[in-house]
Amino acid sequence: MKARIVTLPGDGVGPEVLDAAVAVLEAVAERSGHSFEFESHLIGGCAIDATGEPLPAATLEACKKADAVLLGAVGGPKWSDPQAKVRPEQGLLAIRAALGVYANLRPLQVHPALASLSPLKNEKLKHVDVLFVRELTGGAYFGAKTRTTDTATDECKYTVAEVERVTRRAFALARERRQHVTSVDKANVLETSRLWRSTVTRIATEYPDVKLEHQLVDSMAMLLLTQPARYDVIVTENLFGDILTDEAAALAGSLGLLPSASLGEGTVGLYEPIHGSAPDIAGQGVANPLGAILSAAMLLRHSLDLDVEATTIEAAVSHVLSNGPHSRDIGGKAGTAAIRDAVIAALDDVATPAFLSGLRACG
Ligand SMILES: NC(=O)C1=CN([C@@H]2O[C@H](COP(=O)(O)OP(=O)(O)OC[C@H]3O[C@@H](n4cnc5c(N)ncnc54)[C@H](O)[C@@H]3O)[C@@H](O)[C@H]2O)C=CC1
Ligand SMILES: CC(C)CC(=O)C(=O)O
Ligand SMILES: [Mg+2]
Repeated sequence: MKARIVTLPGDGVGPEVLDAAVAVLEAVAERSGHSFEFESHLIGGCAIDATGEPLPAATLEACKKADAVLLGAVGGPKWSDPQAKVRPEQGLLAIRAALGVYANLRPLQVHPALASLSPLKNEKLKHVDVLFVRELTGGAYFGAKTRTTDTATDECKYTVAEVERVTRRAFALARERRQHVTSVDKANVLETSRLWRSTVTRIATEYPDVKLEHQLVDSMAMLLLTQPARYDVIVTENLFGDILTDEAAALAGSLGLLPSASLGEGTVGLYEPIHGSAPDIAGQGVANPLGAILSAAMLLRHSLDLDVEATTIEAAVSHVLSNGPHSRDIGGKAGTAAIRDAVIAALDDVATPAFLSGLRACG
């Protein structure tokens, strides 16, 4: 298979973790006989510095033509002046909107080797396997903003159609898992949440084999840490999903471990680790690249239909977590490049005949 992948390294640790993810994809291509062509473009703060725009037209055009897009992270103190007219994060929001990727899939599992890092240290951790489906192109991040000297507003708006499509995506995914959806809202206070809840309840009737429960977001934040194994698919709006998934990362052991896939309907998929540009560790070569590498695995699965190759990367990551080396955020001493190299070496340890069959066919 030949595929064109646009990479958007962005700012801070973005380029560091993305280099590692690209190296792993190149190693997969070498071993499985596929051909991945990479084209790097600007987004975020580095794009503002170079062009004045957080999402230059050339970047958007390249993304639209690609088979998939792999992104690092954007933002940082250099571009965080409260008076700034353009911000790196606007580039990220704009690419998500332009690609129409309304469903952000953020899987959470807890690797047994990292269980001691989790705030929840008991048997229940073994069974944690949650898929967050975060609505990604609506809500407060995209509403109108106003600002006077002493007042500011952020409009939070959802349409029924926006809630319907992400709900259907969540239920379809739950059907392939443990047939359970938890919809998270704040319907006791917010009108958008009341629309969310009634829409989810109606769409659920299309999936009688999937059980639906509703949970208010504040208590959900507590239950996630006390009973995470109870949950299968959690569907929620943009802001709540952003916050709950960073919280969920604490169960896994580090924000640097979690990947994501942002998907629309027949549009180009966008893949990125859930963390930000981590300015506190940027430039030191110590960022954990596993979230980015696992995002590359999701790219292979969801955009290129290469499930065997995706599973092989995931197995290689699991092998590294079991055997080391570990990066600093999870209690080790290894830098980004050492983790990258260990994952690439582990590809050979976990490779199956199915994975290598592409190579045999070509060779
Ligand atoms: N998708 C994106 O591009 C996102 C960008 N941001 C931006 O990133 C900047 C920093 O935001 P923060 O709130 O500090 O969140 P952050 O996710 O960048 O960092 C939070 C903490 O997690 C650590 N961390 C994050 N990724 C890591 C990795 N791969 N390996 C090891 N440790 C890691 C950081 O060192 C920091 O201590 C801001 O400008 C923010 O707007 C934030 C979230 C998402
Ligand atoms: C930087 C923001 C636009 C969003 C964010 O934190 C995220 O998508 O995880
Ligand atoms: Mg976030």
